[in-house]
Amino acid sequence: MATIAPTGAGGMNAVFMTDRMHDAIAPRDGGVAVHGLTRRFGHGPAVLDGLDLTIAPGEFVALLGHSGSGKSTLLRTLAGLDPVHEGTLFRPDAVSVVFQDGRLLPWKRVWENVVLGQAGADRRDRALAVLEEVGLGHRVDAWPLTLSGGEAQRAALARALVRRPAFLMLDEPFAALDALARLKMQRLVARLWARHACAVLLVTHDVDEALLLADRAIVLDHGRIRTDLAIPLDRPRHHADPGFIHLRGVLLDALGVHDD
Ligand SMILES: Nc1ncnc2c1ncn2[C@@H]1O[C@H](COP(=O)(O)OP(=O)(O)OP(=O)(O)O)[C@@H](O)[C@H]1O
Repeated sequence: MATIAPTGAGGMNAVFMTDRMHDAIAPRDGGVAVHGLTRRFGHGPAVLDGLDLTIAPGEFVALLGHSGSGKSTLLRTLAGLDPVHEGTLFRPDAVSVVFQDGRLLPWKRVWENVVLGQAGADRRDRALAVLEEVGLGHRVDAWPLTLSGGEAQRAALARALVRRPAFLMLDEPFAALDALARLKMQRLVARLWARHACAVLLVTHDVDEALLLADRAIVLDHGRIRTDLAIPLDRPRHHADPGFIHLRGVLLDALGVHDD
């Protein structure tokens, strides 16, 4: 039985605690800690099965796994969009999520989407600043339906960043983009992460994307962590580096993908 209880200190919340909660598993400010997280839908099998995971403040973690392995369920739970039934979850108060489709409101201009739900006379200025940062300074007053797929994802990133998240979750944000737009977005995310110093959890099906961006790659399998792989490569990274090629092989093996 999970209960809700804030820990108070430094803006960290024990979002959900069980009676078995220990202070020792609470991360420092800006980090994430999950312990024994289990999620079922109805009477079905566990989609998340006693999952343990920590993400350090400022760490970039890629989350991989086959379709149905529980990636989106984990992300929704970390975002507070899906209830915790069993287990404990610590995360910062300031979290933002970017979904695959961006989810902009078509009846609001781009800048209004970015600061949706935010108060203050400087709302537009704040939107302008972050839209500049993601390379959308020229589309501030545009309507979302006139944006390209890449531009819409930049706007969604801007909306996430304007909230100054300590923890940013990205659910396959580049999946629907063409190869060039995808490459540009990957570079943008790498730059933004370096500048904002937030922890990032990136759900992706793309092994190379994980290796280009992340400090660690986690492979989920039937709601459990099958592989937790450090990626100790210098940045910027290159597909042709021997270390990159080696880790690609390790990750593909973990995903059960083999050369024929
Ligand atoms: N609201 C729900 N009701 C019932 N079952 C659900 C619900 N949400 C997810 N599931 C089931 O949980 C399992 C994990 O789904 P989830 O979307 O987390 O997987 P995923 O790894 O993100 O997959 P994909 O890579 O295809 O997005 C699937 O079997 C899915 O059918």
